[in-house]
Amino acid sequence: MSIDNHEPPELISDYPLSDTQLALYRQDGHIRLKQVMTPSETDAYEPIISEVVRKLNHHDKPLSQRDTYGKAFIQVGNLWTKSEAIRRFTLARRFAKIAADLMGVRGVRLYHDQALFKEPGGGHTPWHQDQIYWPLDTDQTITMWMPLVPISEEIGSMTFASGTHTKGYVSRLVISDESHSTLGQYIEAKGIPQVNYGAMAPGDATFHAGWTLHSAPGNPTEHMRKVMTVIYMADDAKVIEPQSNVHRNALELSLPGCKPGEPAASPLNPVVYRRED
Ligand SMILES: O=C(O)CCC(=O)C(=O)O
Ligand SMILES: [Fe+2]
Repeated sequence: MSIDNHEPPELISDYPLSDTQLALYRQDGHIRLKQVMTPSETDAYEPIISEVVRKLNHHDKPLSQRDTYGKAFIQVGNLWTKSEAIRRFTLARRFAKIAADLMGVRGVRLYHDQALFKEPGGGHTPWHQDQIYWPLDTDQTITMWMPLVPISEEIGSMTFASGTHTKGYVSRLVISDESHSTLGQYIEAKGIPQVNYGAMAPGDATFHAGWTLHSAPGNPTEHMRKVMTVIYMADDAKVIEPQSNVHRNALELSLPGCKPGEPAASPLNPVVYRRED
């Protein structure tokens, strides 16, 4: 299915990272990078992504009738399979090379993309670790989180608990009020440093590792907080035996047809970047 025929710019050019940036990511499990897309590139993609999210938004209840997860965002996944233009974004070499460079791996496959639009009045995103959802045998996973509109200080971007990417499972709780309090208490009790990058410009991005604990504040403004994310894994990642229902769901949705022990390489997981040498 293709929802549109626009041809937004190709995102091929390199975004060079310094040794300091690579070291910071590896130490903390998160980093903020400025202008990963230029203002004109962001201007081209924002309306296209917004339109597809508007068409595919599945929420049919007002905010007040949703649970904490439902209040946190409009969530639409695998947008790249619905639109040729978004395919260009999600499979962009520039983003994938940043992901490979930060993780220090030879190449990366797409795990999936998802839009996370926090509505005006939308709730906070509880503390969680993304990787509890993913039936993968590797720690080399990373999410690019990119606002398509200005994120004011008032809305705020994500808060990361530095260094938690090395800890594996802190808890198996899915995103919920319970995960928020349990993981919040864990972070406080251990005195783990928390970093919030505050206001962000459209086209800036944070990258965080699959195990890094993170949360985000609610949206007290009148404006939709439009964020697009792309999740990558090392190109040699394999699927593990599902350990939970969320693993089973993820296997079906993001790794269709893949069997435990096999490469995580379904048609939904193309190699998006691989070094030549
Ligand atoms: O956008 C948010 O509020 C949370 C996003 C998130 O948890 C993620 O990208 O892993
Ligand atoms: Fe997350």
